[in-house]
Amino acid sequence: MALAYDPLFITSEKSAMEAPSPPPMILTQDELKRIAAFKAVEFVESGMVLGLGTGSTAKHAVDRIGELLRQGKLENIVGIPTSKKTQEQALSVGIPLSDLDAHPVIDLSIDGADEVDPFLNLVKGRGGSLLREKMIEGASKKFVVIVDESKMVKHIGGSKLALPVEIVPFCWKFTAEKLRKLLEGYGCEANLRLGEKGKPFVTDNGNYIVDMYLDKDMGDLKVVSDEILRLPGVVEHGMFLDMASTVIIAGELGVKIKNKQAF
Ligand SMILES: O=C[C@H](O)[C@H](O)[C@H](O)COP(=O)(O)O
Repeated sequence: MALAYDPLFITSEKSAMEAPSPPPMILTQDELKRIAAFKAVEFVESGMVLGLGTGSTAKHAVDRIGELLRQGKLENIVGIPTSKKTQEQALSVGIPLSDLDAHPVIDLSIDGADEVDPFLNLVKGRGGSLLREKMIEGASKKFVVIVDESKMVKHIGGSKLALPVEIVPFCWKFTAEKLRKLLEGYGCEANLRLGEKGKPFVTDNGNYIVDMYLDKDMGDLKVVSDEILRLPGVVEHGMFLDMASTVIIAGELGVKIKNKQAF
C-alpha cells in the first residue's frame, strides 16, 4: 500500500504553521520499517563504502539506495552485503558490491535489529545473519540501526523472543547444553533453530543457530557476552553491545532518532 504521507516526515520538527494534519492513519509494521529505512539512507553520500544489512527492514534501505543510484542522485557507492540474500537483492537493484578483504573500513552500515535497549545495545540474528553483520558493522565508522517501535525493549531478552547464538554443527547438542547451563540463572531455554522440513537451519557460513529464550534481565551484558564467547563451539552471538552509533525508530507518532552517547 502506498504511503499517504512523506516517509521522511519527523514529528518533532513539524511547523505549527503547516496545514492541519490529515486524520491519523494506522500504518502497517512494514510501512514503519520503510520510513525508518528511508530516513537512514539520508546519511548516505556519494563515494561511500556501505555495509548493507539483512532482513525485512534493511531490505527497504537497499531498495532505496538502488533507486537513488539509478536516478543519479548517488554515485560511486560500494556495497558490502551482510548475507547471501542481501547480496542477491543488492545486485538486482544495481549496487556494485565488494567485501571486507578489499574494504576493511566501511563508512556507514545500515541494518535492522530484533531488539534495542535504552543504551542502544541490540539483539540481532533472528534472520540468521548475525556473524557477517557483526563483522561488517563492527568495521564501520558509523552504524545506523533502523527499527519500528515494536523493537524497543527495557532490557536485552525483554521481548521474550530469541537471542540467537551461531555455533558449529559438530556436536551441537553439547554446545547447546553448555549455553543453556551458562544462562540457566536467567530462566534460559536453548533450542536448535530448525529450517525447511524440520532440518537444522544452516547459516551462510555453514553453521547452526541455537535460539536462547530468557526470562530475566542478564545484568552485565559484557560479562555474559564474554562467557558465551569463551565456550568452545560458539562462533558468535547476537548481542551487539555498544556498536550502534544511531538508532532510527519509526512509530505511529513519527520518527525518533537516538544517538550514541556516554551512558
Ligand atoms: O539476522 C537477521 C538480522 O539481524 C536482522 O537485521 C534482524 O533480524 C531484524 O530483521 P527485521 O528487520 O526483518 O525485523
